[in-house]
Amino acid sequence: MDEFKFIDSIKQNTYKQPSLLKGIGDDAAVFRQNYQDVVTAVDTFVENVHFSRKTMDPYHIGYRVLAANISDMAAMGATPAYYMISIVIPENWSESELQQIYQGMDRIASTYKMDLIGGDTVGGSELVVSITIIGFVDKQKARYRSTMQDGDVLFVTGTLGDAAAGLHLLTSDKNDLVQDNNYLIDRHRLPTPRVAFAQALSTLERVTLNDISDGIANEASELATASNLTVQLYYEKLPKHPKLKQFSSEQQRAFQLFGGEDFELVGSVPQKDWDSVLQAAKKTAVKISEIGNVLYEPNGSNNVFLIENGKKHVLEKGGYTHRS
Ligand SMILES: Nc1ncnc2c1ncn2[C@@H]1O[C@H](COP(=O)(O)OP(=O)(O)O)[C@@H](O)[C@H]1O
Ligand SMILES: Cc1ncc(C[n+]2csc(CCOP(=O)(O)OP(=O)(O)O)c2C)c(N)n1
Ligand SMILES: [Mg+2]
Ligand SMILES: [Mg+2]
Ligand SMILES: [Mg+2]
Repeated sequence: MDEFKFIDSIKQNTYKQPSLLKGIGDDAAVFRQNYQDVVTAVDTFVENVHFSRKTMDPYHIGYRVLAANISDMAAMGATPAYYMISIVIPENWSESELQQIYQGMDRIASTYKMDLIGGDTVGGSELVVSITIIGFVDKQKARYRSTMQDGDVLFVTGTLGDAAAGLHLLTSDKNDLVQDNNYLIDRHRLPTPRVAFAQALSTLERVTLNDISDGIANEASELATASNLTVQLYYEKLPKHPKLKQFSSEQQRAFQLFGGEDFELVGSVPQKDWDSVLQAAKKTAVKISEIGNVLYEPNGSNNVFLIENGKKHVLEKGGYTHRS
């Protein structure tokens, strides 16, 4: 199938978003926006960096790359609406494998009523999928990393370390363990972005949010730096799924602090709004945990401290760094 037939095969027949004027089929897409702010991000997925054929089926690749982008919309408090795909296709990927990638994306796009409105197709030596996502948020309601304040409650959704544990199992040679751990594997392959929870916070005046793609140590550091404040985390308060307890305590610690790819949300609110956060979590059936607090320290700004066994120390960023 040539490039043009391929594009035709992945083109939607109908669109769901009412603001779309032109989708696939011209030089660019057009949508009309009157009252809300437009929120956009791009995330790229590269074979043997973000996935390998051993860790993901083509369906999972599509699902997860779009999930990662939707998670950035959740972290902004936005509602995802459109996406554009740029794909580099190597010779050795079959037609059916490519269709499965698109089926994975289509699955999660349908959940959020998102439309595919364009992209680009080229040949190359490694599979690369890059997605540009576009969403909307009510004016004054985008959630920035820079808005934390002294005295805020620090919270996180879901449980931490699951996706890293799943990846660890998928890259080990213990096939029997993989079968016993569908939960952890699915957390790696089919993550759930916390869009509904972030939207349920929309009535609150001030909420700071960041999504966990690179591990809580790194994401908390991004929040501390952007807000020019200190973040204090309690190790014992980090939410842990029972399935994580099969690993050594060192492994659990590494997965939870530095693992990443859980696509949970970490954030902060003023103490007075903590009850509303609990209610939003309940309403959207999301687990929520208070894991620390935000403070102003004249000499400790931009730092993350971890309190572990009653002892406080600076938490290094850790996480995954490209091109160090
Ligand atoms: N190559 C690049 N060119 C321009 N902006 C970039 C580039 N890479 C990252 N950014 C920007 O830097 C910021 C942080 O990016 P990143 O760490 O990838 O965020 P996230 O973890 O939420 O995906 C974002 O505003 C992103 O748009
Ligand atoms: C085969 C394989 N090896 C390693 C990883 C782990 N990994 C790759 S990238 C990454 C961090 C997140 O990726 P990045 O591109 O930094 O996402 P962003 O922060 O931009 O959302 C992690 C933990 C993986 N998912 N798959
Ligand atoms: Mg990114
Ligand atoms: Mg992000
Ligand atoms: Mg990153």
